[in-house]
Parts: sequence; C-alpha cells; structure tokens
Amino acid sequence: MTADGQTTDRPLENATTKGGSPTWRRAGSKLNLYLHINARRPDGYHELQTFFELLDYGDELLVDTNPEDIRVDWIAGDEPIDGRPTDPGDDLLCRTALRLRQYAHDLEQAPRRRPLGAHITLKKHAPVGGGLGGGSAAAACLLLALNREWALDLPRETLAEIGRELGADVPVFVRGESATAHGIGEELHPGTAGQTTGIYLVLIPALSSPTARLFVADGLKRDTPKRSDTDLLEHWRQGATNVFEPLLLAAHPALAALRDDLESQAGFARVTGSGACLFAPVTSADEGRRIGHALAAKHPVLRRYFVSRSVGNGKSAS
Ligand SMILES: C[C@@](CO)(OP(=O)(O)O)[C@H](O)COP(=O)(O)OP(=O)(O)OC[C@H]1O[C@@H](n2ccc(N)nc2=O)[C@H](O)[C@@H]1O
Ligand SMILES: Nc1ncnc2c1ncn2[C@@H]1O[C@H](COP(=O)(O)OP(=O)(O)O)[C@@H](O)[C@H]1O
Repeated sequence: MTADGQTTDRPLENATTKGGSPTWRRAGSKLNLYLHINARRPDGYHELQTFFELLDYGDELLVDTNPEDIRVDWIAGDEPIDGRPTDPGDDLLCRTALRLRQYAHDLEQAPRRRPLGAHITLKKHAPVGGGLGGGSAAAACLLLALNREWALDLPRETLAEIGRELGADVPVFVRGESATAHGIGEELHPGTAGQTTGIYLVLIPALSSPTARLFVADGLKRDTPKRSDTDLLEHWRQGATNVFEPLLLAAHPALAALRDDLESQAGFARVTGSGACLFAPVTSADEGRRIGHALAAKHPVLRRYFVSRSVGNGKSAS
C-alpha cells in the first residue's frame, strides 16, 4: 500500500538507513494484568484502571527510509496475515507514518529537498484482535524508528502524545516500560506487579475479539470504583479482575473451558485486554511450555501459545 509524500527541498540528514541496510526491530506486546472500567466519558471513551505488563514477544518491523514514498507490506511470521485491514487507510502503520510526517512538516522552518519516506515491512507474530496490543506496539516501534531515521529528534513525550491520537494503547509502548494506567490508558506510571515471576504463558484462541464492540456491549461493568494502584499491584491476582472477561466467557463456552483448565494447571487464568487471549504467570519457561502443550492437546479452540518475559522497566521499545 502506498501513500505518496509531498516533494520538498531540504536534504534529509542523519538517516542511518541511507545507503545502509535497515535492521529488524522487535515491537513487543502487552498483558493487562487487570482491567477495570471506572466510567464512561462524554467523548464515548472509557476511563480505565489497568496495569500494562510489557512483553518481549511481538511483531518485527523493517523500516527502510531510503525511498521517498510511504508503503507498508505485511508478511507472515508466527501469525498469518489474513487479519490485515483490507483498506490501506485503516492500516495503523500507514496512518502512523503519515501522521508523523505531517507533524514533521508542520514543524519545519524551511522546506526539505527530499520527502520523508519509508518502506515498512511488518512480520506478524502477535495475533490481530487478541488483546495483546500487537498493532499498537508496532505503531510505537515505528514512531521511535522514524523519529531516529528521519532525524526528527522529538522527545518520547511528544511521540507518546502523537501515539495517543493513533490508539489508546500506543503511549505505553512508546514509553517502553510496564506501567499502571488511568485515563483512556495514556496516564502512565511505571510500576512492578507483585505475585509474578515476570514469565507468562499466553494462549491464543481461534477467536478474534473486536475492541470497539466490546466497549459498548450490554452488561459490561463500567462503574468499578478507583482503587490505589499500590494495592492493585500487590493483589492483582485475587483482588482484581478483567471486566471484559465475563462477557467473553459467556459468549464462548470453549474459551470458558480453556480458561478453567488453565487455572487448574497454572493456578491462575485471566483474559488480557478486550480478549480473547488468556494468560497465566508461570514459574519457568519450561513449565509454561509444558502447560501450553497439554492444553493444546485437549482444547481445539487453542490455536497456539507462547511463553514470554516481561520487559519490566527496561525501556526496550525502540
Ligand atoms: C481494551 C484495551 C486495553 O488495553 O486493549 P486491547 O484489547 O485493544 O488490546 C485498550 O483500552 C484498547 O486500546 P486501543 O485498541 O488502542 O483502542 P483505540 O484504537 O484507541 O480505540 C478502539 C475503540 O475502543 C473504545 N475505547 C478504547 C479505549 C478506551 N479507554 N475506551 C474506549 O471506549 C473506543 O470505542 C474506540 O473506538
Ligand atoms: N498494522 C496493524 N497491525 C495490527 N493491527 C492493525 C494494524 N492496522 C490496523 N490494525 C487493526 O487494529 C485492530 C487490532 O489491533 P491489535 O493491537 O493487533 O489487537 P488488540 O487491540 O486486540 O490488542 C484490528 O482491527 C486490526 O485490523
């Protein structure tokens, strides 16, 4: 898909891919260890209280800034590419590159000689619509990459604000640290959850869950009182929930059975985000793989699984 750049006059400096080979970047993903909705806002969005645990598993991006147009190609990785938006205008990466280029143009004192362009290849590993924020992580990874390759030198704060316009989950990936979140997900405070090794088994069911539709679903609990983040971080396993989970389990009995089996084997099970992936903290990667393997043999709804580590507060999203 292509979106043509505007021709301008100032030379592009410091683009490290210029004449060189671009390298693959890993975008990551997230788990919502808990997710409460506190209120519905006048703009239709919802006030949330959640903890984003950032994982090192996610899509890979190749960003070549030598070309002068903007173009995005998807290739299959661990995931097929049939979840790709059919309309190029809906592709989050395409929208991200266009938005950042517009922002850069608006800032410019003098026109550039060469347009800001990028050919982006997305290798898909995170499932689309799984509640893992794969698309948001890829968008954040692209913002950080283009900021450097286009030599814009924008601070992370500005990139997070641009990211917020693209999706509520983008800012946390721009910041690159696990964090508690309020607002629609953009008021972030780095933190560390208790009761976890930071190693997680993640189950990917053969179900995709449309975020916007779930937020307007009948029966969604939208009035959970705000709680102290410290308290929630300490007691997230027994003392918190994911408010989307009851709706998803009621609609998909096979997912409910998988969830119960995960809980009996791992001692915990929860949906992440608006679903439909499930997760549990595990004591080791080996234990995670053993449980994943056993569940896959019993539950046809379990399409695949992976084991991943939290990136914690390590600022890895670049
Ligand atoms: C539910 C969460 C939890 O982390 O994750 P996912 O399940 O998508 O991974 C997020 O809030 C999703 O974030 P994201 O997917 O970036 O949302 P956006 O693209 O900004 O919005 C998609 C739609 O969800 C609704 N929305 C989103 C966030 C929010 N706080 N309130 C909302 O009501 C809006 O209807 C919006 O049109
Ligand atoms: N480049 C992209 N990568 C992933 N999803 C994208 C992309 N562009 C648009 N989308 C759309 O974003 C939604 C899924 O977002 P994603 O972050 O992958 O999942 P989720 O929000 O469930 O965690 C889908 O509607 C998908 O079509």
